Amino acid sequence: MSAWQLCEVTLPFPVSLGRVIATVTCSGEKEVNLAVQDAKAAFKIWSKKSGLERGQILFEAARMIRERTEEIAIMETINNGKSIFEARDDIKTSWQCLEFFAGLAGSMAGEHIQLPGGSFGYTRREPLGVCVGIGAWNYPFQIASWKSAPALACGNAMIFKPSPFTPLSVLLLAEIYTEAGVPPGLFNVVQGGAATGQLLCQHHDVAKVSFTGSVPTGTKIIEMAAKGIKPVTLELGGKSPLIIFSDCDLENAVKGALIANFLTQGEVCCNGTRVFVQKEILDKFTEQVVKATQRIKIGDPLLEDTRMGPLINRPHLERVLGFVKQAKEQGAKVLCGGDLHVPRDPKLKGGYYMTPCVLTDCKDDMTCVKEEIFGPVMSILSFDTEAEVLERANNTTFGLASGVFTRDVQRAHRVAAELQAGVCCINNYNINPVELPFGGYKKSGFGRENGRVTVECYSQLKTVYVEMGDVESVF
Ligand SMILES: NC(=O)C1=CN([C@@H]2O[C@H](COP(=O)(O)OP(=O)(O)OC[C@H]3O[C@@H](n4cnc5c(N)ncnc54)[C@H](O)[C@@H]3O)[C@@H](O)[C@H]2O)C=CC1
Ligand SMILES: NCCCC(=O)O
Repeated sequence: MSAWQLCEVTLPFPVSLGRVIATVTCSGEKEVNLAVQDAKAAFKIWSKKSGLERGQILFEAARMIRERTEEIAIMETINNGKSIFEARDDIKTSWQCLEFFAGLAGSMAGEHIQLPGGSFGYTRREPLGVCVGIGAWNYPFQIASWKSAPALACGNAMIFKPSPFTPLSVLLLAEIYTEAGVPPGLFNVVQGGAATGQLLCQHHDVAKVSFTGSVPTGTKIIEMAAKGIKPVTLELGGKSPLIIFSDCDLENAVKGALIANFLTQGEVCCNGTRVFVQKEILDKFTEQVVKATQRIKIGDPLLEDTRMGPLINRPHLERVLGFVKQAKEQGAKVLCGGDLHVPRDPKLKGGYYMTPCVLTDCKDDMTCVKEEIFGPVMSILSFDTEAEVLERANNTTFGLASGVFTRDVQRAHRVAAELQAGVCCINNYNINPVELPFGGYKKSGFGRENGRVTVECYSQLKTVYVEMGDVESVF
């Protein structure tokens, strides 16, 4: 039995259309202990398998996710409110991640080092044990996949706690792993909020925590992990710069700016929300961005042509609208959107909708430019020179992502090298293929997801020394 099925507290979870879609049970101490106990037992079996054997099961799970894409995407849309169009893409990057790490599983290896006198050493890449994944609500299925695929490929067990706002889709992932052949308890889901998360982080049999969420919660996670000397991966927030030089392909830059701001209702950690535009093209760029933003189809997220659904919940909607209000008070100009949106369709009336917003006349010290809004709000800032924009772009405590649009290839790479961020996209934005590492600099966190390097975040290295001669006595 999965720990999520055991009941201690019952909470209703309203979703973004204002209706309760499910009631799940929060896991308390008893359930967390059970989940850890099951995970430890499963780890014993799983960690003894060869990488190739683990990879075969992960390939099978990837195949099943791919086959069930539509069902999972519908569940994700109901879970989160994002458009079905986007949810399908999230499911795609999820099975791709499983395939990527399934492919790597068989080739995880240490090295052999020759030493004097014929002695030698070698290293073994070993799993950590029971890992915990804690997720945010914006990419529920994808976050669970991006954490569990490398964890399982490396031979670990994982207990995953989704956000209480999006408890559902990860259950399908647990079902699929089980059907694909992982030992019972190897991937277990516990439900709940901060209290359940704390129980997991503080559990003495938990070897690692991988967290996606806000900076304040990330800070608490490190504090708890520090007490147990546990490694952590932190994927936190951002306020990323997107720099648009006057020599860019304008049409691509406009499309890039929209992708950088309005996917998943703007609730994306790596969004390029500070859009720096070189003065020569500011008016033209702004005009085209506003036109394109006004064309975004808001509505029922399950409809094929919808591109923007409701925000996650009422308090978050109010928070985002509050940022727009404050921006106006501080002197920014709203060129479009930023208002509560009530769809005509009566069944959507309770939804937490707002119109996508473009702000101009923004200054670097305004709240909308400094703080993560996590909603569909783009702030446009103008600049003159490369040196100036680099200094302003880097003047933030965050460092998750960045982007640059230019036709000058030398400038593109020079700017990418200078930007203080874990990711830089040249002439596109929010492209995060699973082959490439994803993660932040500065307060946006540390550790990486995806890419080969993530194997290091879910394994530890053992050094073995082999003596081929006699022991030389020093006594
Ligand atoms: N860098 C990245 O990859 C991403 C970062 N984020 C960031 O996440 C934030 C929005 O997501 P939220 O779910 O509101 O973040 P949050 O930090 O409130 O919650 C994230 C998760 O942590 C759990 N949690 C809360 N308090 C906890 C505690 N004391 N101990 C253990 N677990 C605890 C929550 O239940 C949830 O599952 C934004 O700041 C955003 O930038 C979101 C998605 C991706
Ligand atoms: N697919 C984008 C990942 C970024 C995020 O989790 O917010």
